[in-house]
Amino acid sequence: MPATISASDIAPTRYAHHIRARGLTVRRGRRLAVDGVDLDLGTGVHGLLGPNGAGKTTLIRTLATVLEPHGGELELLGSARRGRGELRELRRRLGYLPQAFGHYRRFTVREFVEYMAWLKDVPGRRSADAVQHAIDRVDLTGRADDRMGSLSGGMLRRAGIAQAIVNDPDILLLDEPTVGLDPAQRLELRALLRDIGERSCVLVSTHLVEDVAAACTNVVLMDEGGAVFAGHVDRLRAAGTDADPGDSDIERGYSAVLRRHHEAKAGARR
Ligand SMILES: Nc1ncnc2c1ncn2[C@@H]1O[C@H](COP(=O)(O)OP(=O)(O)OP(=O)(O)O)[C@@H](O)[C@H]1O
Repeated sequence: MPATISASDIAPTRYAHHIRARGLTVRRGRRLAVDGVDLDLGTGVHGLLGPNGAGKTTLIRTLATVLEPHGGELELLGSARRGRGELRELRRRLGYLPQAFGHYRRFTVREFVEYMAWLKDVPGRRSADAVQHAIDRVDLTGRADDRMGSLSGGMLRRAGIAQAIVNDPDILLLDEPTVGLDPAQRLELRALLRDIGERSCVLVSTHLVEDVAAACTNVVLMDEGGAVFAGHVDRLRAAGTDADPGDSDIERGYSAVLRRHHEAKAGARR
């Protein structure tokens, strides 16, 4: 059967970057959890790294349109407008896996992914195929008709990834997707992300630097609400010295960027 080409496949791309931010700030409680972030993220797999409390989840939730920016500019898929109609259109083209996602335990995996496909307006005639494809891609084919409540933690996470990719999103946002996955599934997920990153913008928050080394082309490193590094993985690898803590080039690069950021801040205070 010939592949179906949708209107969006042949529509001209009207933006240089899928995600563009300038001086983005997001308030959580009394603090700015995201504080003046600039981003230009296009097609590819981008790792989002940073210590606890750096602002990764807040940034991802803002890009997922769950949180409102407090200041600065944010363009998603070329649009900065946030009317109800625009938000609905944008959310159709986003995939988002939150750190903790809600689900009905009595839904089967298939019902859960179908429900999310319906929320994202995947056309009814395409929905069954899209759902099956998403379930296959996360290797849950054999558990598709099992209830969500009967899945292990790692399987649940994979069901969460299936719902995030069911609409074939242009921007895919994954908050700690590898938590609870066994080594074989982590390898599968990395391959899946690389595949999706061929034509979409994938942003993956993780504490596992080795996941970034294996799956990502670019890295955004956050600290204290700011993006203290954004660039190719090789640039982060090259940033470290033998004196920086870490078991690999990329871990030493991570430590070095944070160290220099803290030194620069301490210097500025003196
Ligand atoms: N609902 C909230 N109310 C008040 N402060 C919050 C809230 N959510 C997050 N924060 C604060 O915002 C800052 C950034 O938190 P965030 O969860 O975005 O960091 P993170 O980099 O994802 O951390 P982790 O690696 O621990 O998941 C932290 O100081 C946190 O305490």
